[in-house]
Amino acid sequence: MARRLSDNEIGRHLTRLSGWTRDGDSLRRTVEARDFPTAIAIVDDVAAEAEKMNHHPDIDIRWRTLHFTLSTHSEGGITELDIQLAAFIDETAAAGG
Ligand SMILES: C[C@H](O)[C@H](O)[C@H]1CNC2=NC(N)=NC(=O)C2=N1
Repeated sequence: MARRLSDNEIGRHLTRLSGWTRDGDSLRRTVEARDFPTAIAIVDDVAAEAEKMNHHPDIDIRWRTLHFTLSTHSEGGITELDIQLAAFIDETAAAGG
């Protein structure tokens, strides 16, 4: 079971993630894909990884703009699982899905 990270730990992780901000007990990032099919391909990749991890993001899809929100509901905060999933989303977004 992942434990909630401290403010310092979260701050350190944020320095090596791209485009993520902390919003209380969540991490948020907006990804703008080149077009709608690319946005859906990114969502598809993230969904497959989330299932493997048994850790699921909130995703808001607006045409080719994706808003991701990560939090570990069972812990009521941000854990290593959110950091891992954020890093995966960064890689997938950079690769364009
Ligand atoms: C029973 C199962 O392990 C839980 O419901 C999982 C599923 N996915 C999850 N996703 C997220 N983001 N937080 C959780 O606490 C969580 N819990």
